[in-house]
Amino acid sequence: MKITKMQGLGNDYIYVNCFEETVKDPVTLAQKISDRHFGVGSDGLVLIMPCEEADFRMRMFNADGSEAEMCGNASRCVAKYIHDRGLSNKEEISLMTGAGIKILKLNVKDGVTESVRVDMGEPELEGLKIPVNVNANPVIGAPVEALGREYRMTCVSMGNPHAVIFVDDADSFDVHGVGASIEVNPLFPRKTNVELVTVKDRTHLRMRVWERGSGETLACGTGACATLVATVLNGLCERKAVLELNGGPLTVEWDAETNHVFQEGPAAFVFDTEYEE
Ligand SMILES: N[C@@H](CCC[C@H](N)C(=O)O)C(=O)O
Repeated sequence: MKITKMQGLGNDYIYVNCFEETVKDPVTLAQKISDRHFGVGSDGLVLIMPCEEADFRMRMFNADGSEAEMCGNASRCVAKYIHDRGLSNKEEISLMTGAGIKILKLNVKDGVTESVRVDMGEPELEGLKIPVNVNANPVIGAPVEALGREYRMTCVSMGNPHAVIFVDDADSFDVHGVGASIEVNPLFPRKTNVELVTVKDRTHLRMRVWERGSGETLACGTGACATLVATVLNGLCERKAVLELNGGPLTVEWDAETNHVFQEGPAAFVFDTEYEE
């Protein structure tokens, strides 16, 4: 099977062009291929597929094989893949995801994709729809327990669930212990992604992420969007800010007029290869 590794801010996935390849069991393939010792090594698997309702369809699977509704970094990489492989010459592409249709806008200079801007749609703030078992809208400062301590979380769905926790120093925080514990907290019927965030100033946020199904990654696009929304809801930042992720900066904006969240950042090829299942 022909496969391509790509990364967006170090959030790396294996991409399969399903116009040419057939993936019978994406759950097992995601688990095997993502393994950094026995497989290729990635945060998961992304399938680029035909679609009737939009230009293309994306399905994404975390490293543990669980399917996620949406992936912000992968959506930028899919845009670059489609453009660079000539699957479409549109500079604005509609992409069907498990969280509905997203619009990808390529910023191409001299034939090179410099960045991709994604309209991530409206955030979901109603607790039971995120879903988190907290009957509030929005869910701000809700208590959650991890490793014998109580934390306060703001919950946001960008199609997938996120619990955002403000901490004094995200860099020294126990993301692995606390993240892994909150991911599977029974408050979250579909588990959750966890963002640990330090507000640097009103336009700069430091964020580390524990991703549902993949563990700590270098970046999470939906997580960055959820974090910006959560930080605005807490009155701690402007509606546009730079999120400093382990893998680099991502600009996120929550537009007051449309209520849509936009993220803009890089997408890069790593390599093409062939994989024997
Ligand atoms: N890294 C992604 C999110 C991938 C899915 C997530 N782990 C989930 O299960 O919801 C991003 O860039 O958004």
